[in-house]
Amino acid sequence: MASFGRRLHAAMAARGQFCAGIDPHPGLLTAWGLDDDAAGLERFARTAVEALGETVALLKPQSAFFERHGSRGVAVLERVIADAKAAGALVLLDVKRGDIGSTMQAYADAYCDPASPLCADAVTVSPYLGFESLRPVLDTAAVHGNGVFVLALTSNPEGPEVQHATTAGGRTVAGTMLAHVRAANAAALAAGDPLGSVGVVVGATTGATGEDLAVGGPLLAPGIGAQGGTVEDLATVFGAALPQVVPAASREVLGAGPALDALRAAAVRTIEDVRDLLFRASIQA
Ligand SMILES: O=c1ccn([C@@H]2O[C@H](COP(=O)(O)O)[C@@H](O)[C@H]2O)c(=O)[nH]1
Repeated sequence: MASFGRRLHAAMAARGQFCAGIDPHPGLLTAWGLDDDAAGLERFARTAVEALGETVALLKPQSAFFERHGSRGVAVLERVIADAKAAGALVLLDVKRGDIGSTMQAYADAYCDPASPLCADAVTVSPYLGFESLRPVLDTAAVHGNGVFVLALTSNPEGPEVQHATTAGGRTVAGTMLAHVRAANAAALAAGDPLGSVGVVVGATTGATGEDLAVGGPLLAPGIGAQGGTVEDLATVFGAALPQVVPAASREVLGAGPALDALRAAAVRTIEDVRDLLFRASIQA
């Protein structure tokens, strides 16, 4: 299996730079005329995959909205992962796990080992128990050609309290995580991969970060739409790193449903806006 970085690079070239989130909020289920139960969840999530799976580079189911329906919800999540892969999208499971290293191995077995029905193409993790606590996930993902996205500068307004803090080494906490990710991608880039398999999460809402975002891997940028971020904001946040950015939106796209063509059109609009931004940035450079 080619590395996640290689596969994502090819998917972004073929389908554009966009990640559609699958976040079955109770309010969205209601808006789609569905009940807030496991059957409604299944209908919602499978409709989203049918509408978007053949169009977007990356689909990002948010695990929490499946877990809130208990074991039946997790079974739906397993089905979503399988169906999204079959439709040709890469799947990023948004679970933001972070724990001591020995427990991280169990999370790695769950999310990064193809023997598990919850194995996606990539998974989100939180490094705030220390970057090296993520080692089991990083190593297991690498063995199986999977990817990992590490939280760096999140899109929520509470993030800076932790992420902008200065460490004893003089870097910010976020800058420290970015440096770890840069180091984690160095060997893959030296071996000729166009993109490393370890990405970071940097919100589209953060404004200019003052950090070096050239980490060699993909930059997931949630916060477009419902959280107030725009495609135009990406130029300010990412600057020269724009070609590595995968903007993400969930409610902004899902709110257009449940009609398949309306969901697809909402995603395609963002993909085209991002393509236009990249074109304008390339001629200014
Ligand atoms: O910094 C972060 C990291 C992850 N997220 C997740 O992305 C989606 C955003 O949903 P919207 O409806 O587009 O606001 C959601 O699953 C978050 O958990 C994030 O928003 N910010």
